[in-house]
Amino acid sequence: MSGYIQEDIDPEELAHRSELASSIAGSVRELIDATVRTEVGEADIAEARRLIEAATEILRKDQLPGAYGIRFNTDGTKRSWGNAVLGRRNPIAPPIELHHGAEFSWTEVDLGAAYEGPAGLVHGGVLALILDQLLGSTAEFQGVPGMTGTLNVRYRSATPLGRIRGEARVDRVEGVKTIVTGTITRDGKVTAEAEGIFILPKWARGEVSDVLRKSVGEG
Ligand SMILES: CCCCCCCCCCCC(=O)SCCNC(=O)CCNC(=O)[C@H](O)C(C)(C)COP(=O)(O)OP(=O)(O)OC[C@H]1O[C@@H](n2cnc3c(N)ncnc32)[C@H](O)[C@@H]1OP(=O)(O)O
Repeated sequence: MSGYIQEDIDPEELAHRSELASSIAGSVRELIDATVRTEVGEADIAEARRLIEAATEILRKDQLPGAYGIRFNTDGTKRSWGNAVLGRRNPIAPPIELHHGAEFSWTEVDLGAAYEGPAGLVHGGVLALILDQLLGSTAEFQGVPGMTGTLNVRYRSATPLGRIRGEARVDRVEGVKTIVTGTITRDGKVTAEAEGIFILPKWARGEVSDVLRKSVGEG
């Protein structure tokens, strides 16, 4: 499967590149929030556009031919820096960091104005996006990875914008299928519940799966 790339980088250099990636993504995330919430007038908008377009031109000086893909170091570490949920190069991604424990995985993240659906509330698709990655990464961390086959989300009550917590655990494994359950809570109250079926696809059931199983994820 293309897009899985072996790319060894010295750990010190990698840490440096990781920091650079996070810093620019953070700046662009700020820009997104500022854009959603700005009330400035036409002249300021024009000036801001000029500066943004100049910044885009600088970044375009040297670009990958396409998406970032998933990159592996020989030590087994893995980089998904373009990932839409946790990619550290990706300002579209909510600023999510996943934590994995023996029993369950979790994340806590602040969802601001850029993630709004109904007025003042988190968009349901954003919650599904976060749950998909959280549940999928939980399966992966437990050594039973797969692509999302089915994701069911039950929105029990509205989720106000602000700090949310996601939690997930592997419920059971049935052959190539891993069933993972999870929740989103806001102020200690469960607002959404999910169950996902993650399936190790045919193309990954041989040698590739050994690499995927051993790899440690990093967004
Ligand atoms: C690589 C690691 C990445 C690791 C990635 C880790 C990060 C995860 C987080 C990101 C998650 C994503 O966004 S993933 C992107 C969104 N998802 C996708 O694009 C998936 C698209 N669909 C597919 O590629 C395929 O349909 C698969 C992989 C889901 C299944 O195809 P397959 O590999 O040919 O499976 P197959 O042998 O036919 O079926 C195996 C078993 O699963 C059941 N089954 C098949 N499809 C489904 C289904 N949609 N929902 C429920 N169950 C299903 C079958 O009945 C069978 O059950 P039985 O007879 O054995 O009982």
